[in-house]
Amino acid sequence: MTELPGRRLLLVHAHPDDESINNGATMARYAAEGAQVTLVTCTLGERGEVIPPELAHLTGEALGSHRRTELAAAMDALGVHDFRSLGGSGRHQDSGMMGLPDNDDPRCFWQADLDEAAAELVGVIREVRPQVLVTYDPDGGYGHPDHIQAHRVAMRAADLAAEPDFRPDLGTAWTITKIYWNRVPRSVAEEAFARLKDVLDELPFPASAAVDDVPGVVDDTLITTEIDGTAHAAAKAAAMRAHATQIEVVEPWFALSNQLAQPIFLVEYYELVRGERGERGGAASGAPEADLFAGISGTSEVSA
Ligand SMILES: CC(=O)N[C@H]1[C@@H](O[C@@H]2[C@H](O)[C@H](O)[C@@H](O)[C@H](O)[C@H]2O)O[C@H](CO)[C@@H](O)[C@@H]1O
Ligand SMILES: [Zn+2]
Repeated sequence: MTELPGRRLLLVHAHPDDESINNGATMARYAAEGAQVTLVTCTLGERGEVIPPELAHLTGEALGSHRRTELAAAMDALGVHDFRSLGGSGRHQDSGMMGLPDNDDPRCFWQADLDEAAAELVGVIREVRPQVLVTYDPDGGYGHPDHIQAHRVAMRAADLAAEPDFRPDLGTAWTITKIYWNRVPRSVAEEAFARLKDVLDELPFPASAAVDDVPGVVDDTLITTEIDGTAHAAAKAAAMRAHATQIEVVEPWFALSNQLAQPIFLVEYYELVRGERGERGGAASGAPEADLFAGISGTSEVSA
């Protein structure tokens, strides 16, 4: 077996753009530190709206193909070299927003069989052997069917990958040590939107989003981990800009096709939902972790 990098991080997302919005600074930081960063994206975003008028003709599989090129450019900006489509490119299609007839398309991710889709991810988990998995909370951050399904598939695959009797043809069983959900502490979101309010009339966006429009906003007490990606601000902004069909960036703000301004977070927040916290300043400190690999033996940066 070839020598694997000491630290291996797996992220599971629904569409091209989610990874940069939610975890761009984290991905850039760990890639820069020499960790292996693997992204699995579950759809190609074939049902997305398109911002630039000159690209408005792109729909369906043509849009999906274009968004895959946007994803490749975003990964280049973040220094991430391992990025994959769940089950292969185009295997699961974008399901559209919750409640739309699109959700009933048999080709869409929302209609995928959970265990079949999870088995596709088990193969990646047993190959990459990540110590850390990052995905969405059960609501997918904001209730989009592909986000909800990405959560379900990621959590199910983490369980199945650890079972030696499950599909040995997919590789040797592997247990992921720590699992995190993407979160934003409410106090941080409120403070950022207060700053946005002061400058909104200087921005090209007609209105501001609301705090609760931000996926994964929760009470501060649920936050276990803060990853400071301030040093990677330019990389995150470049990655978000690469998703030009979906995102407009006017640093340190951005807007999706709904034209509602929202903040770019350079400290990215997480809730540890499986595994033990590695405490910064010792167990008594109660301070949030500052490293997703904290407390995992053999993964300190020095040993990477
Ligand atoms: C960030 C994200 O998950 N984007 C999804 C989402 O796109 C939104 C959707 O088109 C909505 O109608 C717009 O108002 C909003 O501005 C968009 O961000 O859903 C798309 C369709 O499933 C998906 O392709 C896109 O990646
Ligand atoms: Zn998405």
